[in-house]
Amino acid sequence: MNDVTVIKIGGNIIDDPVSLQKFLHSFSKEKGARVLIHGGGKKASELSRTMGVEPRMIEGRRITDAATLEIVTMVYAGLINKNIVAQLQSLQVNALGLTGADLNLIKARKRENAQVDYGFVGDFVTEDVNTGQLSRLLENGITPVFCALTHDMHGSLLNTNADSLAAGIAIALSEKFNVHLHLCFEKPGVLRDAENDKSVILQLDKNEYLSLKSAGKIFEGMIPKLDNAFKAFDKDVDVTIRHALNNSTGTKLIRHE
Ligand SMILES: Nc1ncnc2c1ncn2[C@@H]1O[C@H](COP(=O)(O)OP(=O)(O)O)[C@@H](O)[C@H]1O
Ligand SMILES: CC(=O)N[C@@H](CCC(=O)OP(=O)(O)O)C(=O)O
Repeated sequence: MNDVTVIKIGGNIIDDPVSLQKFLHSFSKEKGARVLIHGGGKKASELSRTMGVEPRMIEGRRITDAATLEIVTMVYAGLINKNIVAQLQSLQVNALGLTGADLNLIKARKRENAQVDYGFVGDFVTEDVNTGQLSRLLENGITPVFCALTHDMHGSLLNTNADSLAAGIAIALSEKFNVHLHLCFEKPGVLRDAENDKSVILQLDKNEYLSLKSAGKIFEGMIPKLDNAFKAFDKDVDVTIRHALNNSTGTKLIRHE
């Protein structure tokens, strides 16, 4: 079985042009087939405010009304995605910028939640990923670059959290490939003390995650990130959570001994 590396980068790296360029340079040197998924929530919130639409987040998920969907489409599928693709092309990576609507690669369903109306936010399952098309792109030496948008097959784009998208793509590809998922951000990994960059947990199992979470040591965006990470790990994806600019260390998910 061939290897595929699925890498996700978050908003803090995307927002810093020097870090982004360094990350893309090291991404261009990775061997073998790769898929890049990018977020951009920070930039979307900034633009939203300048357009007079106050961003609303619940448990790390953006409430996406019609105006917000327009903004995230401009920011994720346009500004960020096309700039990343252009930079990768300059590094001789044959990148193709995508939403889930392109080639019907990822269809999703609008999230139904009795308590909260998330608006145009989509969730998907493994069968919703067009693994055949995605594999063909990889087999043709193309590097897919996904932004955090899926579609509902009725003509609407849906906003999908980038960590969920990365884990979902990794799980779908794991049926055909040996998949390595790297969730990259601006810290060196999952930290025992979020204020201390030297406290990286090199190996994390589910029990330790749950106890650090109940002790309040893991919080905010790290909770949905790790929930997604363990979902992929449970499907035999090799998962690392690491700094975007350091691919030699980070937190590896492991099974409980
Ligand atoms: N134990 C922890 N270790 C590292 N980061 C943590 C931890 N607990 C909470 N965090 C927070 O989670 C954030 C990462 O989640 P998020 O902002 O959603 O990432 P992304 O940049 O990928 O969007 C970190 O910037 C940090 O503030
Ligand atoms: C539904 C939902 O919350 N979608 C996310 C998608 C972008 C994202 O995940 O960006 P980061 O990885 O940079 O946080 C949002 O709009 O913020």
